[in-house]
Amino acid sequence: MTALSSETTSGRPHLLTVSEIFGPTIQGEGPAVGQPAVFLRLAGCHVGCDWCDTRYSWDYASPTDGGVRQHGAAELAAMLANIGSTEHLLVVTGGEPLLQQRALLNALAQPALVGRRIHLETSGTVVPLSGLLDLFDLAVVSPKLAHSRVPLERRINSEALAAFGARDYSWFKFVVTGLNDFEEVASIVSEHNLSRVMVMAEGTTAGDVQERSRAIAGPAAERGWGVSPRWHLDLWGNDRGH
Ligand SMILES: Nc1nc2[nH]cc(C(=O)O)c2c(=O)[nH]1
Ligand code: SF4
Ligand SMILES: [Mg+2]
Repeated sequence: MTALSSETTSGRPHLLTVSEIFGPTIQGEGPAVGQPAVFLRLAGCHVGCDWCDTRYSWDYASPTDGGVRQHGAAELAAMLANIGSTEHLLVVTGGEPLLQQRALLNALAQPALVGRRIHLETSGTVVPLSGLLDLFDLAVVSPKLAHSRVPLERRINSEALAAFGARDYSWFKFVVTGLNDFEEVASIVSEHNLSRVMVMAEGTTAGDVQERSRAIAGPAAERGWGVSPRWHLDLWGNDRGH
């Protein structure tokens, strides 16, 4: 496993290690679902969830790894600006994008990206720089539950959750296998005083996600939680690049 990214492992922290750039497509998850978007998927993740759906972004020995590339900030910003228009969200995901947050801040602040609406998808395990948080219009923070089989200290970071919770644009999205996970979600929500919570069914096929979503939607609504689809699975299946 090559879990760490350039910011922590190489002497060239100004470069971003990129898994893939794709779009235009449709945001398939979270509170911005349905919006036109381009995606920047940064490589590297130190969490290592058992059921990770983008293992290729950090496990470079994975059979579906398409190879990672390194780009400077200005070059990357120009590439992103050339995909789509200011009508498209720029969704930064991973892997865990905040492993490269200094280089990311530099790239997102480039003149080529002025005026873009930028959304973040993160595991909430890295304390974010406040200058970086200022650049986002939405953050979807997904703390992992015990079924990820990741030790608690590697999947829950109180300081990071508090920093995101202090921004009104943050949503906390928990991947669940079913109702059996709800008490664990509720205890994290209350311990860290989180609001704007949603749950999303784990699964890599549209059928599995739909079946699980049907089981959790009513009880989630009762608790004041949203339910996220994984709509790109319905539209395009589990292929990379959408
Ligand atoms: N269409 C589409 N929407 C997404 N929302 C979150 C994604 C992710 O992989 O983080 C994702 C993705 O990979 N594709
Ligand atoms: S935190 Fe996200 S990218 Fe990292 S292993 Fe878990 S699901 Fe995969
Ligand atoms: Mg994902």
